[in-house]
Amino acid sequence: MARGPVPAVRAGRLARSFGDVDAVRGIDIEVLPGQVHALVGLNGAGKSTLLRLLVGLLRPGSGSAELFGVPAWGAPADVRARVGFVGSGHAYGELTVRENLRTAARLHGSCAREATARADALVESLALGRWAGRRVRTLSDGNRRRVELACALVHDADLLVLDEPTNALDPAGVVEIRESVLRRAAGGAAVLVSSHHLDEMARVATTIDVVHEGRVVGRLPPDGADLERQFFRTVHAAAEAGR
Ligand SMILES: Nc1ncnc2c1ncn2[C@@H]1O[C@H](COP(=O)(O)OP(=O)(O)OP(=O)(O)O)[C@@H](O)[C@H]1O
Repeated sequence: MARGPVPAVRAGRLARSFGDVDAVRGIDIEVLPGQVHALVGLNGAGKSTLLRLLVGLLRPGSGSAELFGVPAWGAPADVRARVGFVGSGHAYGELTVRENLRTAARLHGSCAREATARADALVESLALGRWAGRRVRTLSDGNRRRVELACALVHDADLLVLDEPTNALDPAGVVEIRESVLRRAAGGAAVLVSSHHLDEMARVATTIDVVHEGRVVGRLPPDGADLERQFFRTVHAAAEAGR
């Protein structure tokens, strides 16, 4: 029997609680190479928890979370090296922008010369030139976000997992990230992204899932009109059904 490509990321009935808070309550998800899969939902819906489970930063309470076919929790270094993750606060504040980028590239296997070249290219494409020699802790929120994104993009990851990547970015930054995501996906990377920006997700995503109270409760058509109305209709229907 012919087998399809191995999903970059897959969850099966994945669940995780914190005390009496059921943050993720049985989610199935699969992202293949070349797909851009978006998660949208209200504050506290469970998006960040799901992403952290999927990249192996949190242990599942039950169900499965896999990266490239192996369990995400405790995944070997060579599997983790294929993932670029942006959560919150992943850059080193005491290092400069350029040092952060070089370090990220080195940690993902680049030699010194290649790491410098990759860092220079990202400084250019994310318009970080003015800040390249500054310590990251001295940057504005938006520029710190750019550095975190650049660190995730510096090593040609096969899977990008981006938690609200455009938060704090100016309109130019939003466009730069959109173009980077589309370029990486066209090159075969899988992308899983959470966001509150429905229109932005419609521009980049192949699939948009709505997360509500720890579950995937619906899917929005990426090319559909009036996404906001469809989003709220989906969330309200889920809330009614859960009463
Ligand atoms: N470490 C933790 N300890 C206790 N509760 C947590 C923890 N992390 C998340 N939660 C809870 O789990 C639920 C889901 O939170 P999560 O951060 O995953 O939501 P989110 O959809 O990413 O929200 P937002 O859009 O506001 O970032 C929330 O009720 C949150 O308070």
